[in-house]
Amino acid sequence: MNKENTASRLPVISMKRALTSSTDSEPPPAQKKIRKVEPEIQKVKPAASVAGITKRPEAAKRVGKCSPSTNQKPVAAVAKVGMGASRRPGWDLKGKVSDMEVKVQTYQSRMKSVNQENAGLKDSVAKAQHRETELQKENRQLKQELSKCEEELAALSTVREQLEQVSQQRSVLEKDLNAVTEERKVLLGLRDSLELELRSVQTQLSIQTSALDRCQENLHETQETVKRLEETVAQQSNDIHCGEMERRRLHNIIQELKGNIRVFCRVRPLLTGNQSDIPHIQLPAHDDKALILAKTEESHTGRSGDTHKSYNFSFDRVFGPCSSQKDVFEEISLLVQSALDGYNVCCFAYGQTGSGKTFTMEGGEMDEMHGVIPRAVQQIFKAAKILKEQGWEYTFTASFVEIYNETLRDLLYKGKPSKRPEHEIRKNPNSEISVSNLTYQKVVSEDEVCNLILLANQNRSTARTNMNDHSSRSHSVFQLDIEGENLDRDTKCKSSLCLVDLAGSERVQKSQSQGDRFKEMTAINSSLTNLGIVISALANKCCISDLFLIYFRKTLFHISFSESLNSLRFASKVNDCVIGTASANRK
Ligand SMILES: Nc1ncnc2c1ncn2[C@@H]1O[C@H](COP(=O)(O)OP(=O)(O)OP(=O)(O)O)[C@@H](O)[C@H]1O
Repeated sequence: MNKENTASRLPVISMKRALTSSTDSEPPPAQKKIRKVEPEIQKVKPAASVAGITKRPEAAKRVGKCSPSTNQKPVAAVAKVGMGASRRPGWDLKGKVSDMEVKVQTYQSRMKSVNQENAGLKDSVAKAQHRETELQKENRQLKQELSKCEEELAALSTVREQLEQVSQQRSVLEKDLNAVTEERKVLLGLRDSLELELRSVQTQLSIQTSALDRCQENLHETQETVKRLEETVAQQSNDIHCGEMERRRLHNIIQELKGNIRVFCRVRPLLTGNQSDIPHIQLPAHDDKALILAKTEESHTGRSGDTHKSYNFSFDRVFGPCSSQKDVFEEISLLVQSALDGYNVCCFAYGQTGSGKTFTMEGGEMDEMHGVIPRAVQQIFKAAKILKEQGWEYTFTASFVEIYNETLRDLLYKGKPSKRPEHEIRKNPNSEISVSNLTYQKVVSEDEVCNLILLANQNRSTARTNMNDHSSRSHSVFQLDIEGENLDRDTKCKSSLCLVDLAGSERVQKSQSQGDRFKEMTAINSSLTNLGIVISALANKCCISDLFLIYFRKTLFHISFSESLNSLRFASKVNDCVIGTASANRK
């Protein structure tokens, strides 16, 4: 089948069919007619067969013309053979046989050549088939290779993409590399400069290290020195403390030697007129402790001349009319220091009304006019600040009370006047005196105390008298309780500074007081008399250290000579009192 099919596809094969059909034993009727045109065919067929071997397409065309499907030309050929056969008479059988034999031989040779050709063609077909097989095989291989190539190509396209990516990456990396290279150059430059710097720093470091070593040595030496100095400071602190305690002790001895009761006399200047026009008082030029009160009395009989009477007084200190607030306080300040050292101190201002007691104790608003109380407060807070450096912590409590008509009044009271409480003087088991319902105000600064003094002044009873427009009709007592503690030394001290502005003493007869004023004056004089008695009693018992400041008034001397004389006598009496040794309130 294959062979036939294969052969049938070739142009040669179609010619073979033509030949095969002509060699059939029983040729179709048409073939009998074709025998007559065989000479023509003989001429044509070899040419066709040659052409069929060498030029198959042309041969195929020609053979196609001779194929049974084309009946036109064989008809023409029959006509020619008929014409040749017609040359032999019908009877010339021999000739016809001879022609037939020739024809057979021709056909045989032709058949032989066709067979050969057929064999050649078969061989060619076989070869072609073989070739085809090979080609098919080769084709398959090529297809396989092609598919492989396609696969490879596909793979290669991926690879190409990857390659492109890699190429892009490469270009990016190249850029990065360039940048890094540039950066590296910069860094290398930087490194070089840093290395230079490092070397210089290392040099400096070595210098600093050696300096540090020296510093450490110095530090060690300094620490040793500091340690020694700290020991010295501790020792000196101890010495200071001992010195402070010794100073207190010696200060107190001095105060005791000066007298536990000390009396100063201050002569008030004339409020008007010539200051030198004070004939009644003589102050010896070189004796600041003496005062002479002189009076010329007319002779009662008229027979003798005027009688000159003089009274000599001597006090711890006499301040003339020109003395300042500062001069007075210089003497008082020693006693204020004693209060800070733990000794109770009391300072009275005694004198007839208008003699300048309030002026001396409180003074005016100007700094230089400040009296004893503000100056004492200032000194105390200043000293407390200095003592703080030595480990002393102080607390201060102020109270301000007045005694009016023998009744106690709280001068620091801030409530309604109608609700003023009553007060009593009490003594606790430790013999400490206190006043019930009294305001005891803790104070931490000088200003606070000054404000309390202002409040007290507003509360203080003042009344008009014909002796002094703003005469204080009561005794006022400012008290500052002082408590000191030195925790490092486990030492405490407690004391009180009492500054008293007594009400003015005066004679009923001279002051012409009446009514309430008379009642006030009686109470005042009574209390002052009692004060003298108390002082005398204390002197006799020899048990307390209080200090008294006595004043008298000179201005109205011409009408109150006897008052001044009384004050000076009272002062002298007090001055003569000797009270036993004071003891500090220490724990
Ligand atoms: N040393 C002085 N220098 C100047 N003026 C003074 C001096 N002493 C007192 N004065 C003035 O004298 C007047 C009376 O003084 P002050 O009020 O202090 O007297 P006082 O003794 O307190 O009177 P009283 O007992 O009536 O209260 C006041 O105007 C006061 O300023």
